[in-house]
Amino acid sequence: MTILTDQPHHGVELEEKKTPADENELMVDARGFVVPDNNAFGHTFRDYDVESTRQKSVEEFYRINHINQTYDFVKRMREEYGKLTRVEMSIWESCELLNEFVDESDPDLDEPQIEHLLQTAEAIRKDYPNEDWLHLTGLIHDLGKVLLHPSFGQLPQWAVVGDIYPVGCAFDESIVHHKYFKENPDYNNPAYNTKLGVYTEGCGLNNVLMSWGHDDYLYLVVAKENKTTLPSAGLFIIRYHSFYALHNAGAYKYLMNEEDIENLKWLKIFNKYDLYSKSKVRIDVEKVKPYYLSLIEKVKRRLNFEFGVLQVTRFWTTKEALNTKVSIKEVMIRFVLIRSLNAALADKDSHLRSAKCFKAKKV
Ligand SMILES: O[C@H]1[C@H](O)[C@@H](O)[C@H](O)[C@@H](O)[C@H]1O
Ligand SMILES: [Fe+2]
Ligand SMILES: [Fe+2]
Repeated sequence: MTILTDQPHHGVELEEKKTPADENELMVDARGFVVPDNNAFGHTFRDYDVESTRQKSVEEFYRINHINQTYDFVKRMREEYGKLTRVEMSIWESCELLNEFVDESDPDLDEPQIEHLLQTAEAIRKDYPNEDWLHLTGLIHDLGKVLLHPSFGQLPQWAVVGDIYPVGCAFDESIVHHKYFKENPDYNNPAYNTKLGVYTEGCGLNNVLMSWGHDDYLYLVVAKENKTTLPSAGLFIIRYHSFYALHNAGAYKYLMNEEDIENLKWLKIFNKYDLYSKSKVRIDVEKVKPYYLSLIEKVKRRLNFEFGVLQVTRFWTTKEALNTKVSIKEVMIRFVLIRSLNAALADKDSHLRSAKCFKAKKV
């Protein structure tokens, strides 16, 4: 797929580079990012059935996830976490917070999550050097996993990571380890177990409740509290990058509206870097840190210029909102980048410009 832009000043051609894979590692050379044949364990990517050191624990993760992600649960979590306040943290601090977590749902990677953030962003940079909004999207896309940390309520893995899917309508068979939905109370609820369930055809994904986790949480942080001007495609990537049933298997398309269809093109591009950059080859954090800090600084300066003050993003945190008892843990975290990013993207001369400016078309 080739995506052409009709942005007059830039005229950039965004081309998805399909280089044949020849090595099982993150190749970052002049050829751009090379998709490896196998994951770090020598298996094909996203093979949930192949016998491997992670197979059993990943399956157990999805068993618990599928039983517990009900329509009511998601509603409750969204309401609680959607309050968004109390915690302040810089973007880099948030990345470092993820240093201690390994994603239990992931058959392809058992490295700390900060590695994954940088691997994703660096892989994007190789193929799209000028699209710094996409580098930033890569850097922050999984930051919602801070929900695993005590400061954010220490939610269990099943309520934070893994693929996501709509609740309130039938669970599509393409969802990983679909069989475990049989134990989900919604599975036998006639209000929620039909093709459309509580939704209408073409209602738009924005009106669809997705299983609760890091995607929607970060979306709420970015979009709600910050009234972000992050490109619609960037927000869409943050919010639906784990929705493999849609972007990989093509399920649930009938829930999408026009804007979703447009944004899905960017999500598919992003997915290549999110998935295939997973590797045992570690990124030299100290080496790449200056680039990302300079990006942060760049947008900070813009912010200060525009608003005169440094604004912050806030997270609400709940201690344990899994049952009806919700206690709120109050911690302040400065999360400056997203605010800054908003300002930068609002600036029409910024080259952290909106992907909305691009008209994507297939050629
Ligand atoms: O196991 C992974 C992981 O949790 C990712 O962060 C998510 O985006 C993927 O959808 C999922 O397969
Ligand atoms: Fe993710
Ligand atoms: Fe990711």
